Amino acid sequence: MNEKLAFSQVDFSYGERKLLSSFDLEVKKGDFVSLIGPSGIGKSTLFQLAAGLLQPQAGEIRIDGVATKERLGKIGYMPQSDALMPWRTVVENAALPLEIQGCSKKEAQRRVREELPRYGLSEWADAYPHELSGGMRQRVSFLRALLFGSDLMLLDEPFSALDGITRLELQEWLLQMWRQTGSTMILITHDMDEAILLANRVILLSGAPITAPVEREVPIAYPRSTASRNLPAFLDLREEIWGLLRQAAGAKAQGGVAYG
Ligand SMILES: Nc1ncnc2c1ncn2[C@@H]1O[C@H](COP(=O)(O)OP(=O)(O)OP(=O)(O)O)[C@@H](O)[C@H]1O
Repeated sequence: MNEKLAFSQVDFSYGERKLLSSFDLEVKKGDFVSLIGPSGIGKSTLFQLAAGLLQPQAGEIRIDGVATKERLGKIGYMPQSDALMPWRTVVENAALPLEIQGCSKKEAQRRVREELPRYGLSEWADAYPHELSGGMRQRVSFLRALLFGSDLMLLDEPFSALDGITRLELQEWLLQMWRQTGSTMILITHDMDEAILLANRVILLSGAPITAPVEREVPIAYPRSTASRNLPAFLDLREEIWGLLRQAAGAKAQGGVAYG
């Protein structure tokens, strides 16, 4: 069984507004998948469904092959904002999932302190979120999400609020974390280069409601770095995906839906 997360024939609506119709998606163990699609199409809703914060009206969502409504504890969910608690230090914020899982406060904090060097945060263990840079806050948020459910990470535009250089640094850092942890990662991003650079598979969402997503494998070997963006295979794929997005935008303007 190689399946980590699957949506099978899922329908989901907010009231009259149908976002997903007979929607299928399969993410394999160890995949790094990027989800891209127009604003408002339902990407964050997909994550909330995967995390069990919402339930579908039809179809099933499986984790490790099991359809269950109790998905929250099985997933590390990193929302768009870092959502750190301002009154808790770095260690206290990151230790929260371990405490929720029943670890004593002392033990939880000891385990977090052990992790901090990998995150470049050793010297900031007792700092409060307002004392950190945006990139540091995102790393704390990532560590906290990883401690909630390290096998499957849902990252909702984690770097969108960061400056360009920090963003590039964190992209390379995230690739290293992915390789070290072996986690399955799903990333929502509006940044096409980021989507391709990080993922082994890019999934394009279109339509209202979304039905069949279009997928493209990224034919570039790991390890990758920001320099991988200059490879011909990268540029070709980016061009192809742009074409598909333009096509979908055109179809939407004419009341239809399609990727090639
Ligand atoms: N709780 C809610 N009740 C009703 N409608 C909602 C709710 N949450 C989101 N929506 C609507 O559902 C649609 C999809 O929202 P969602 O946030 O999933 O989109 P998205 O693709 O992640 O957007 P973006 O890229 O802008 O973050 C939007 O039109 C939004 O207004």
